[in-house]
This record gives sequence, C-alpha cells and structure tokens, in this order.
Amino acid sequence: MATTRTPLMAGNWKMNLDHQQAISTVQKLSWSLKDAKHDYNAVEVAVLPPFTDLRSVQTLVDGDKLELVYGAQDISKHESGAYTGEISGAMLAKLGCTYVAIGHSERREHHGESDELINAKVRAAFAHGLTPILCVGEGLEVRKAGNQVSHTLAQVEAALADVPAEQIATIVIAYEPVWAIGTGEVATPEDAQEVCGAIRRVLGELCDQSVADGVRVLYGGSVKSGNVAQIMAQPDVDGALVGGASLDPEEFAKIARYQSHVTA
Ligand SMILES: O=C[C@H](O)COP(=O)(O)O
Repeated sequence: MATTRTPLMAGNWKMNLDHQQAISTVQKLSWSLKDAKHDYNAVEVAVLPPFTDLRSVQTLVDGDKLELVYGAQDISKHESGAYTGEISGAMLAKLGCTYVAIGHSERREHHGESDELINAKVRAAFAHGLTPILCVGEGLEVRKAGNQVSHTLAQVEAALADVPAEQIATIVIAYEPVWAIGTGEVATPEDAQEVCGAIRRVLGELCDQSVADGVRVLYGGSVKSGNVAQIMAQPDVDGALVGGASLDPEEFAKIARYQSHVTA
C-alpha cells in the first residue's frame, strides 16, 4: 500500500548543553539546513533539549520563525500539584513543544520506569496535545537470546494499553536497541527493519492496517551521517532518534539531509 510518512529526524540532547549552548546549537543547525536549502516538509527536524533549555529554544524558534520543531525528553504522568521535580504536560504545551520522548531506555534503566508508568505518560502527553515519541527496544541479553521482537512488541502493547486508535495514529515510535545506544555499535539495517516492521504489524493488530501504515517508526542507536542512509533505506524505518551526533549541529544537519548522501 502506498503510504506517505514524512521522515522525522529527532535529536535527543539528553543531559547536555545549557540554555546558552542550546541557542547557539539551534542557530547553527538552522543555518546549516538553510544553506543546504533543506525542505522541512520532506524531512521534519526536531530537537529534544533538557527542560531548562526549552524556553530559550521556544524564543529563538518563534523569533526567527524557524521551521524546526522541538520537544521534551520526559513528562510527568500527573496534571499538577505536589510532585517536586516533575514537569507537566500543560507546562510543555505552554512552551510550544510538539514532541515528548517517553520510555527512553535510560529512564527505564536508571529511573525504574515501568510499562505502567510509561502508559500513563503516553496518555498524559496526548491529553495535552503533545506527540509522544515512544521509545522501545531490547537489551543485549534479550538480543543474544533472539527475543528482540517479542520483547519490543510487549513494550509497545503495554505502553499503548487503552490508548484510542485515533491517538495511536499520530504517535511516533522509536526502536532503540539498548546495546546500540551510545556504543558506536549500530544495528544493521536488517536488524532495524526486522523490529520496525514487527512494530508496524502489531500496530495493525491493535488498530487497523491503515492506521499502522501511517505511523512513523524511527530507529535510534549510534546513528551518524555515515550510516543513516542505509538505515533509512529500510521500508519500515521512517527516521531516526539521534543522541550523541545531534549535539554537533553540522553533523545532525547532515543526518537530516540523508537523501543528499544517497544522490551524491
Ligand atoms: O535517544 C537517542 C538514543 O539513545 C541514541 O543515542 P546515540 O545516538 O548516542 O546512540
């Protein structure tokens, strides 16, 4: 079935760059993309800075009328109140966020986030008009046992429990094998396709195939300008969630311009 899915390149800065560095990084990124005459309608570009940078990024994006979009790296499941350190969906929406990453493996591992909590966060994001970038993926032991597909699909199903099909239709899912994150060990294009294709199949079972065919499934894990084109050539990979390489605006611009590597 011919389905148009606009690729998304999202840069997850993790706990890097203060609010001044954020401004200069976004400026350099937008200049690089402008110099390359980047078509944002053809490949959407997003950055996910730390919470403390969001107001600065919002001011720059609004002031300079930049076409790139931005989001947060996490969200509270709560609406408001006595939850010290938490950031609500309403706060993120007020800052003009488009996206919010939910369930990143670093939050699952270092902050004990359960599938139940991740499901609550997905529902909180939708309640405030934010688009979740739901992160899923297996660790090395699961991969070695050959259980990467069943493990990842179980995460997807748990995160989307009781989420209506019309919301699932707008979600972004990022498949990030944990063993490939920040290690330089990128999954092969075939590895990425195996799991991304399986994610689309399970979305078809949860909703229907026309919904599944419209959902963007990203790959994340040691993506760089030198390997992005091969990964993007896979039929069920619709973009990348980029960590370390997104801190270098020129490198991230090259990743967003992956099509130029193909035609170069
Ligand atoms: O959110 C991004 C992923 O964790 C990938 O990080 P990485 O590109 O540094 O491997």
